[in-house]
Amino acid sequence: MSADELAAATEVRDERINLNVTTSHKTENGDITKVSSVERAAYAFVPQTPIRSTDAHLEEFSEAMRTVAKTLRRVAEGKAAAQAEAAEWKRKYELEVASKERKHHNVIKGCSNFGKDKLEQLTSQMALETASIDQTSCCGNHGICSHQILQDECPGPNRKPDEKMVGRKAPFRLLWGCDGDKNDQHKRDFVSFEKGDIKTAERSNKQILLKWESPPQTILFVTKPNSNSVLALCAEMVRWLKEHNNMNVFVEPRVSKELLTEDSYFNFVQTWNNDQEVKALHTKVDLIVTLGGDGTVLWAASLFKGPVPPVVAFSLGSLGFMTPFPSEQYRECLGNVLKRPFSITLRSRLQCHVVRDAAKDEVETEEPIIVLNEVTIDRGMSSYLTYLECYCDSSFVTCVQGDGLIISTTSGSTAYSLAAGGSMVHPQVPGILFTPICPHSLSFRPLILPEYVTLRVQVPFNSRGQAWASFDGKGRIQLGPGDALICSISPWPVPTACLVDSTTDFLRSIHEGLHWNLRKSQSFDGPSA
Ligand SMILES: NC(=O)c1ccc[n+]([C@@H]2O[C@H](COP(=O)([O-])OP(=O)(O)OC[C@H]3O[C@@H](n4cnc5c(N)ncnc54)[C@H](O)[C@@H]3O)[C@@H](O)[C@H]2O)c1
Ligand SMILES: Nc1ncnc2c1ncn2[C@@H]1O[C@H](COP(=O)(O)OP(=O)(O)OP(=O)(O)O)[C@@H](O)[C@H]1O
Repeated sequence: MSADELAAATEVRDERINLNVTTSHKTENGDITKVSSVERAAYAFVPQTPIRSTDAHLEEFSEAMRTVAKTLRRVAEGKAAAQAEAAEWKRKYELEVASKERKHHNVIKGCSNFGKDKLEQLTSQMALETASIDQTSCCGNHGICSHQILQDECPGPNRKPDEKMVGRKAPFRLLWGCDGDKNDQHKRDFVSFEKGDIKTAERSNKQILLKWESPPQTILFVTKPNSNSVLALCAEMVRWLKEHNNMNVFVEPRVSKELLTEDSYFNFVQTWNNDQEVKALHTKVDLIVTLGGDGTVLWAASLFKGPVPPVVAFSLGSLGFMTPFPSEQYRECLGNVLKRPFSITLRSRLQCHVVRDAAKDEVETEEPIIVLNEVTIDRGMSSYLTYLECYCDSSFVTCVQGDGLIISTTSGSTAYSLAAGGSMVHPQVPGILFTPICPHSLSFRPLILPEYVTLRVQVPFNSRGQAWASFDGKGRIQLGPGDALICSISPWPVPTACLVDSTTDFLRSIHEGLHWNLRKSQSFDGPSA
């Protein structure tokens, strides 16, 4: 076939395609007859194949249209789901705002019984309090905000002025401990932009000090179980705090029973009966005292999913990395903490959510699981390697093939992560440790990621075995293929009181507790001749 004949045939075929498309609507018009003759002429030139391929082309086209329709349907469904989710978040937000407004209104209403003067006084006091948490007048004045939730409840009309109020908390301020007023380095921005040049602020000692603004009144004791010496010390300390400082004391239900069995004197000691009361503890307790080892500090922290009162940890365990206070000197130590400003370490925690494959992207529990040390994802009883896909925000990090993975806080860096080869990190360094457990790879080094990222560890569908997550060494949860664990830093750190300051305590612990880099010094026999 010549080039001209082929062009003519193609033209005829193209026309036929157009007609084929329209014929179903215009079967009776004159054009069809006219085109049929053209078709007849065309059949003389064009072999059957191109026409068949035209049909194939149409099939392809309609297949493509079906795909487009399917995609559009999916997009519409996704949009509807996103709108529903946005509406739900908006509803939650509005409920939150409404509840805050209601609370504010109730405070003013509750106090209106005192008359107009009292109300005005309260309103101006609230204005003052709001001003005091303003960045410039509170934080800017060398402090970290701590006021808002610490205000006393409005006294009821029948309450005697000196009567102890349940739920009253002692307000405190957190101050940078960098030479106090003499030094204003802490006031500067971390990064400045002077004459177009980026400059980081000079670093100085940013030890945080806690200063009570009125004396603390309520102490919670958390004690290591099954130890007579711990129980005896707890009883002695409770007695001392009541008799010398007239403190309110909370203990765990188990300890309350044990103290009452010992002596009915301990009738004044308070405890809780259900989870709701545990949740409200942070509104009543000024200070937590732990008696035990690191496990007891972890246990105390686990009672507080939200804000945590300052923790004073007395050492009654064997290692005591996070328990700097010597229990034999409890009078002196507690006397100082109750009356004077003291250094604290703000220990960040991780909040973890389990997302089941079956539940799509819904988290398993609304409340996160909070850890002070680490969350571990390991192979549990399985004899297969764990196979875990890890993402940091939306970036792929790596696949872990080995015994598992530890996602640790900096406080936990000296615990399990250390045993798996992770670095020891000062607890005030903002970061998240990513430490593999026995990776089957020669090149898998531990990582330290910034504290603002969200990590997602997923068991892929082609994983041979299950994985198990455990939280501060407790509460194992099974993760099947498609399930994921999501971790980020919790907004609620654990403020632990320091014996000296954050750095001195940390170094003392790695020296005395872990015997870090202990080696006999080389002998020196004098300079060689
Ligand atoms: N191979 C290991 O080293 C290993 C294995 C499992 C669990 N752990 C750790 O045990 C912790 C639970 O502690 P526990 O007391 O309930 O269990 P536990 O009684 O088994 O004690 C574990 C040991 O870890 C020490 N420890 C705990 N937290 C520490 C920290 N932040 N820094 C330094 N040492 C610390 C404790 O003093 C104790 O000696 C877990 O969070 C995990 O970090 C370690
Ligand atoms: N108040 C508590 N209620 C229940 N369990 C607790 C409580 N305090 C501690 N535990 C648990 O008791 C165990 C031992 O506690 P802890 O680690 O404090 O003592 P230790 O083992 O003697 O000290 P160290 O960890 O320094 O060796 C831990 O597993 C911890 O989780």
